[in-house]
Amino acid sequence: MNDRLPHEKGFHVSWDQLHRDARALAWRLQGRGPEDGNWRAVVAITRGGMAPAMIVSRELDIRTVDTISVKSYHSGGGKEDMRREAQVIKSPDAEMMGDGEGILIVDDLVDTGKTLELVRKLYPKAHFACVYAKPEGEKQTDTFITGVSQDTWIFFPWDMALQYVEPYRGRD
Ligand SMILES: O=P(O)(O)OC[C@H]1O[C@H](OP(=O)(O)OP(=O)(O)O)[C@H](O)[C@@H]1O
Ligand SMILES: Nc1nc2[nH]cnc2c(=O)[nH]1
Ligand SMILES: [Mg+2]
Repeated sequence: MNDRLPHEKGFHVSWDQLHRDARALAWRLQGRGPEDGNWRAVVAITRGGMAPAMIVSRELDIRTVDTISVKSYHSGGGKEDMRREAQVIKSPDAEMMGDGEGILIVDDLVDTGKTLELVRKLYPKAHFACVYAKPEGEKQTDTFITGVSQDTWIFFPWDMALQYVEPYRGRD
């Protein structure tokens, strides 16, 4: 949702950039799992974590991939005390997950950290990996690739389209 304004800056991520950054994440995670360096499974936090999780699981040759779906919503009365809450609406396989040991949980980004905070409570021993991280939520991740300032909104390739842009001299 783009309603957590103000976001003074925009960081526009192309497919190519996302692919490079998700590969960098895989590189960083390689050999760091608890069982001889291996991870048991990759779990994507849907929906944004799915593309990065696909790339990470491909690079690390992990065939067991599951998802957890977290829905965020606003609660509270007036605009001032609006709080962002998160709720799990689809869980991964409970037997496979256990307490999260050996599981790599992947998301595209961490912002306030609410999403990861919730998932971490459920799987405290899992490893939490994000491609992008803002300062407020950074402590919720174990590994991330690129830090982005809190007042920046990250635009992902699945939310964008190529479009015509007026030449500089054509604008008023
Ligand atoms: O750190 P937080 O403040 O919790 O924000 C981070 C979460 O917000 C976005 O997902 P969103 O809930 O918008 O859903 P989506 O992945 O389906 O787009 C993003 O993909 C992260 O999962
Ligand atoms: N696309 C996108 N989703 C978010 N959810 C929380 N923060 C962000 C952000 O910066 N970009
Ligand atoms: Mg998400």
